[in-house]
Amino acid sequence: MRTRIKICGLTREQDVQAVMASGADAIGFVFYPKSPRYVTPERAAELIRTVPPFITTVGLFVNASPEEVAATVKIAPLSLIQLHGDETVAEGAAIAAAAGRQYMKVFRVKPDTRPDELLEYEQANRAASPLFTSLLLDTYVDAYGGAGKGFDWSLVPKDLAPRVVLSGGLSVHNATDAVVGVRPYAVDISSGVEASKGIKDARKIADFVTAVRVGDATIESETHHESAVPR
Ligand SMILES: O=C(O)c1ccccc1NCC(=O)[C@H](O)[C@H](O)COP(=O)(O)O
Repeated sequence: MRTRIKICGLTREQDVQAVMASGADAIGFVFYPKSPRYVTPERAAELIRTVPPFITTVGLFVNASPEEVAATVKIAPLSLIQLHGDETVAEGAAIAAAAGRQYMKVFRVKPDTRPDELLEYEQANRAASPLFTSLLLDTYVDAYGGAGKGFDWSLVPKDLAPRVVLSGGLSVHNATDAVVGVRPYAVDISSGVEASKGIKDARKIADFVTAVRVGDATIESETHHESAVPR
């Protein structure tokens, strides 16, 4: 299956166009005021006007209230929300219900995270709301996200991988290995395709997408090879 690709932290029209040209599936807007990639809901709405159909527009929030998220989606027509803070399982469900949107919940992976913690956390979120879609795995850092730091992918359980969005320190250099090694549903990148914080680089975006597709093709050829071997 084709790995879905989200490019996060867009602030400029030309970057939205670069993502569309690359064939990626989703774009993300950061509504966390302390982020260098922060956009207002009004600015996100302007950028979303330039997005063609069938592209997922994602709003990233950190510890925002249900009211703030609901007010944001009234201004910016987001397809999906990403809760990237310390929202509890119940708070995540309440935020999504208030906004009337499906959501992803981040799990910020630490070196001592246990694989079964990830599975349990996914199950708890899934049980809490029909609007929950997937876990997004990022690396734990003191500040919140977009830090370009990776985590130990071997912590991702094999049976969870096809449902997760893998992020944290991805780049053109490790994207193929991430896809082949983890086999996630999707990958998410921000700093790895930037010229500077909040400013994307069209060449890096295109190269990242190509590296993900090389991973997909590798899996495809391995699968064909395995099924062609006589038993
Ligand atoms: O991008 C930010 O500034 C940001 C701020 C607060 C929370 C999360 C943030 N970004 C997260 C992402 O952009 C992605 O979902 C993902 O973690 C990718 O990050 P990166 O390691 O930079 O590729």
